[in-house]
This record gives sequence, C-alpha cells and structure tokens, in this order.
Amino acid sequence: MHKTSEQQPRIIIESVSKTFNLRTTQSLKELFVAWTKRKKLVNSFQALDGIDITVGEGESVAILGYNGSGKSTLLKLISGVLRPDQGRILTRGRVAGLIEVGAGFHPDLSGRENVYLNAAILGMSKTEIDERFDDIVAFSEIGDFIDTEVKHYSSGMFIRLAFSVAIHTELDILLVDEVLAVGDAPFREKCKAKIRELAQQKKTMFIVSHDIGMIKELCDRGVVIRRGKQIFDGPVAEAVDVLKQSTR
Ligand SMILES: Nc1ncnc2c1ncn2[C@@H]1O[C@H](COP(=O)(O)OP(=O)(O)OP(=O)(O)O)[C@@H](O)[C@H]1O
Repeated sequence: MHKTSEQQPRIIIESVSKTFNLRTTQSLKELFVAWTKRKKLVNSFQALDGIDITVGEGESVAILGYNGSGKSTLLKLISGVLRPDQGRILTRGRVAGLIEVGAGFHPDLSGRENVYLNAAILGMSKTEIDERFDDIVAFSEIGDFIDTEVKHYSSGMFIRLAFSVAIHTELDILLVDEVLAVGDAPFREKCKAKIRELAQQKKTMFIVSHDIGMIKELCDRGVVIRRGKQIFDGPVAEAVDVLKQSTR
C-alpha cells in the first residue's frame, strides 16, 4: 500500500497518528455530576492512525476521503500547525500552505498590508515582496480593493489573494486544502494552470479536494483515507475508484 517515491523525498510521513480530545460535558453542573460519578470528562478521538506516505520532488498527490476522514488534519500536520502524537513528519524545503480560508490574514489590515504580512511569514524579504507585489495583485484580480480592509472582502476575494501570495513565494512544497473550491470558475482555471506550471517546475504538491475532475487533472497519485486510516496509495484513477467503492 505504501508507495515509496523514486525521486528524492520532499515529504516523509512515517507511522503518523493524531488523537483529539473531545469534551463530553457542557455545563458546570454536568462537570460536577461527572466528577462525582467518576465519569470520563473527555473522550478521545483518533483522527489519523498510522499514516505512511513518502512524496518525491515534483509529485502532485491528491488526498481523497469523505467528510471527517482526516484529510485536513494531515495537511495541518505537514504544515506544522499540528504535531503528531506518534510517528514523525519530515519536510525538505519551504512549505506554503493554503489550509484554511484566510488563515494568516488579519481582518483589520488592508489587502496590501496582508500581502506583506503573509509573504513575510512565508519567508520573503521586503525587497522580494516589493518586486512581486504587482504580480501578486494582478493574479488575484483584487484591483482597487487592495487598499480595503480584508474583513470587507468576499470569501472568494480572500482566497484569491491568499492563493496569489502563496504561489508567488519561493516555495518547494504547496499544500492546498479545498480552498480552490471557493474561487469562481475563471479563477479556478487560472489556479489549475498555475498548479500545473508549479508541477512542471518540480514543486511538490499535496491537494485535498472533493472535486474529482480537478484531482484527476492535476494529480498522478492519490491517497485515500477512510476514518483516519490510509486505505490506498497509488495511481489517481484507481484511488478515485477505491473512494467511490468505500463508505464513509
Ligand atoms: N481540533 C480538533 N479537535 C477535535 N476534533 C477535531 C479537531 N480537528 C479535527 N477534528 C476531528 O477530526 C476528524 C477529521 O477532521 P478533518 O478536518 O481532518 O477531516 P476532513 O477529511 O478534512 O473532512 P472534510 O472533508 O469535511 O473537510 C473529524 O471528525 C473532526 O471532527
């Protein structure tokens, strides 16, 4: 099941598991009753269980799975937002993640200020950002709204600017979580073209999406996750079949 890439690895995910604690009680009274009855106050939930994936330079890998299967959790582990409870994750190179709509964007700052803030977080110097600023704004099609506070942006505008910043950085690994679904059709086409271009430049990509057409177009390889367990890793068309035949 575990495919080892022939190229030099960019991402190594080794026996990774992640458990979340879920609160079962709501009120102080319930907490007190649970305590007196020695009932457990938290339940744990295993979101990921023994994931093993090695991704080589220039590979585009789709992560497929139904709602709640653990796809976003896996991306958050790769980006370093979360830490695994077991196993380890190694990445080589600069990781740029588009994981949550607007993550890393400050609502009270303008689009312009957020471009500088985000690009700096992604490791760009002020000079580099100055040089690429016009390209970032042009790709995002934000136009005159660049000096408006981003809290007034629509979710599509938000994501267009965030995506534009991410792809204009010197990235080696791009993590994309469903965010492309937020943009409108013309913007999605532009993003797909850009992702193809990045793949040709040997960038490594991890894409989470429920858009099977897009996944098949952009990725050669697919990993299927079901209830936190990896059930398939191989050619994307087969991965899609495995997903369709599986249940939530
Ligand atoms: N911080 C958290 N605390 C508790 N449970 C969490 C947390 N983050 C995720 N989970 C749970 O872990 C499971 C996997 O969530 P995850 O967001 O990774 O799924 P997903 O495959 O990306 O789903 P979707 O297709 O709906 O985006 C879900 O049951 C979710 O409720």
